[in-house]
Amino acid sequence: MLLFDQTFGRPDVLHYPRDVSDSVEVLISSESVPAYAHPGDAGADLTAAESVELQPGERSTVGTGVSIALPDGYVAFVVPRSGLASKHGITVVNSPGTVDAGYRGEIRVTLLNTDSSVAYSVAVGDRIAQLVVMPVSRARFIPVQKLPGSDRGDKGFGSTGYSATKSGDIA
Ligand SMILES: O=c1ccn([C@H]2C[C@H](O)[C@@H](COP(=O)(O)OP(=O)(O)OP(=O)(O)O)O2)c(=O)[nH]1
Repeated sequence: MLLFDQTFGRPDVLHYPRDVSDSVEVLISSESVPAYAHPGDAGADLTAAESVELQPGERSTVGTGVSIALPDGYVAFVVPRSGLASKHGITVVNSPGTVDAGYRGEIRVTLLNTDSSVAYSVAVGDRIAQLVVMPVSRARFIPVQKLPGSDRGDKGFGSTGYSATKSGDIA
């Protein structure tokens, strides 16, 4: 079996996922460019282009002022920021929001305040979500009469249980 470091850089071997340091050029039309906070970060922060007050349990779609043109074969996912989620209960309703390569409109973020009692204010320029750009495959769906067997088969939705020590039990 070939190890990752033995094949890395060989043009005849496709590595997926690619190393996060592999960069891809994305055309952007925006006042502010999403920034990666640290080297190696997967997500570039998206900021709010408008202010909004989210009451407890309320959602709102917030503009970022950012429009991009991804190369074909790429997708960008709009995902929540962990700090906003854990400190304030702010999440992205449709996470991950999917930005298609052909989309040229403004990227908008549908935020939800999951806190049951505290409102959350978003000001212009606040970092509200992050954008993860990834290569993506398109499937060629091939209809068959019967799917090949597998170890999991049709078992899903908690079929392996929840406790690490009681694998197989349905908790
Ligand atoms: O969080 C998101 C998700 C999507 N989009 C943009 C980019 C995407 O390409 C477009 C359509 O998104 P999606 O395909 O998820 O929406 P849909 O409800 O399926 O609409 P459509 O019928 O236009 O595909 O909206 C955003 O700005 N933010």
